[in-house]
Amino acid sequence: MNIEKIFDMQKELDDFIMKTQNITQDVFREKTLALLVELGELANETRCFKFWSTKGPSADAVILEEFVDSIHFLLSLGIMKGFNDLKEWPEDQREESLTELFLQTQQAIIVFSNDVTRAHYNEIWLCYGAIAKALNFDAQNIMDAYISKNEKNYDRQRSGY
Ligand SMILES: O=c1ccn([C@H]2C[C@H](O)[C@@H](COP(=O)(O)O)O2)c(=O)[nH]1
Repeated sequence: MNIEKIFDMQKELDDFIMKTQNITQDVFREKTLALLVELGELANETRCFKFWSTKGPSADAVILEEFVDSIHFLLSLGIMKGFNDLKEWPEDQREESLTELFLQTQQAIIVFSNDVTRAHYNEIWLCYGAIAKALNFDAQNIMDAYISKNEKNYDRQRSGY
């Protein structure tokens, strides 16, 4: 997976959104909250924590789209801080349940928001690597879904989202 390519695509999309929406202020905190929200939406589609329900997870395509929404904001946060030198999709050997992985990821985002360092940023990537593995998404699935959602995000901006 060419992570450099999606960092570049994200930078272009972010610039386009800032211009289209006339945003001049720093939106780092907003994007941090957006990432937490997207993580929750992803967890919700997997339904991994819904012990009170017999209904299964959403279709893989729905879960993958939520996954790459998170990836958009994760890339974007890295770009804002110059932490955009990740080269490979992060492989992580963690074997915890999805529920534990979501809790760890939420924690990693909060730690990063309180102390914006490259190490804390990379830890979030490792968490998403572990979630991808638990969901059986490989680097190519993620790349394809990212590109498709990136295009959709341009269309939404152009049609007055
Ligand atoms: O500066 C931004 C703002 C939004 N998005 C993208 C990421 C997600 O794919 C999508 C989230 O939009 P909602 O569906 O949550 O409105 O927007 C960006 O890439 N950069």
